[in-house]
Parts: sequence; structure tokens; C-alpha cells
Amino acid sequence: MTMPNMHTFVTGAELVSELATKITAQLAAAIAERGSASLFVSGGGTPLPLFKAMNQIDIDWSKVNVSLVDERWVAPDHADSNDRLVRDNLIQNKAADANYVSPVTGHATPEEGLVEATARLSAFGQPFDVVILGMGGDGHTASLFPCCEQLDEGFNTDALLLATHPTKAPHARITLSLKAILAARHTYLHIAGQGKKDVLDAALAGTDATELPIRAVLQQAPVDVYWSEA
Ligand SMILES: O=C1O[C@H](COP(=O)(O)O)[C@@H](O)[C@H](O)[C@H]1O
Repeated sequence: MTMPNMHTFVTGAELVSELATKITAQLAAAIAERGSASLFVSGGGTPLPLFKAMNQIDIDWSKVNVSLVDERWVAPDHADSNDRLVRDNLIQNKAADANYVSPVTGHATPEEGLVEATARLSAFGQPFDVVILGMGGDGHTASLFPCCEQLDEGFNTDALLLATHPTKAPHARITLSLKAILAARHTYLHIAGQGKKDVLDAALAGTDATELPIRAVLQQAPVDVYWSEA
């Protein structure tokens, strides 16, 4: 197991300030080197303050392609839509000109939408510059859940994206594959609270990635973990 680079904070505000500065500096460096940058963010509750901090930072957002690490296969106005969360909280203010591309298409299922979603995100070019992962209490990251039948596919496919169907979480999902995550230039894990720290410690203490899928990333990529107590 490669030990992650741990960044520990007492408050979420301190974490967010440092992480937003670091990520936007990496995006600006990517723009300077290659003319554009790519950023994949996670959904859920944790990243909301980070999105609000990032949209206050002045970089050339018009050259930043943004999408989601994973998304629930729901309409963009659904209460559980991460797409809506990103549009309403990240693609605002100084970041309003960022090129946000949703992985959710108009198809009925993620399986049917895979070809179009893959074409959309492939246009960003690979490897992606910055991938910010979250982690659930069950050790899932992206939408690679321990309870989904597609976990083995998610760990092994060479495809950019796959559809997953968690049995213990709502909604069918579309998610980056493990290989797409591992290929990123910079990978972050952003978590908060003692419960998530306990899951991280358990992940670092064992080896079976099917039990806690975050292990698959921690075992194979250098990850900067940003954790705040609150
Ligand atoms: O379902 C999801 O949950 C995880 C963790 O979310 P959080 O609310 O506990 O921070 C998230 O990383 C993932 O993108 C999302 O689809």
C-alpha cells in the first residue's frame, strides 16, 4: 500500500481554503503548459464549501473543462442530482465561464448513455489534470460501491466510464473507471469527520479492495488526502 500524503485540518474552512488554492494553482499551471485544464469533482455533501471557495479564485476558467467523477442517473433538476450541485455552486462567479460537461445524457439508462457520455468526456483529453474523490461510509469512491455487481468491471475495464447499480444506495450511476482515476495527474481524496477518518484508517490497514473500494485507489496511486475533523 502506498501511504497517502495526509493533510489534516481542525476546521473544514481551513481545509477548503488550502485545497481550493492548491487545485486552482494546478489548473492554472495546466493551462500555462497545455492551453487547457480538466477537473473532475465528486458530488454528495462534502464538496459544497470547496465549490464555493473555488469559484472565488481568479484563473482563466474559460479554459477549464469540468465534469463529475460520478453521477446518479437522474434528471438535472432532481434533488439528488450532483450535476445541479456543480452548476449551482461551482460554475458560478469567477468560474462561471468554465466548460461544464455533464456525464448524464438524455437516455433512459446509463448503459444506453455510455457511448455519448464517453464521447463527451474523451474530448477533454487524457490524462485528466485534477480528480477530486469523495468517499462514503461504506468505503465507496466515485460510484464504485462494495455492494454493486459491476465492481469488478469498474476495477478492470479499460473504458473511461461504466454504469453501476448499487443495491444499498439510490439510483443507477455513471462513474469513471478505476483506470481513468488512476491515470489522473493529481488525485485528491476530500473527507470530513471522524467517521470518514475511521473508514480511511480501515482502508489503509487492509488489502481487500472489494470490501472498501477506496483501497483500490490508495493502493495504486499517489493520493493527497484532505481531512478535517469537523
Ligand atoms: O453518492 C455519492 O457519495 C459520495 C460521498 O458523498 P458524501 O456526501 O458522503 O461526501 C460521493 O463522493 C459521490 O460522488 C456521490 O455520488
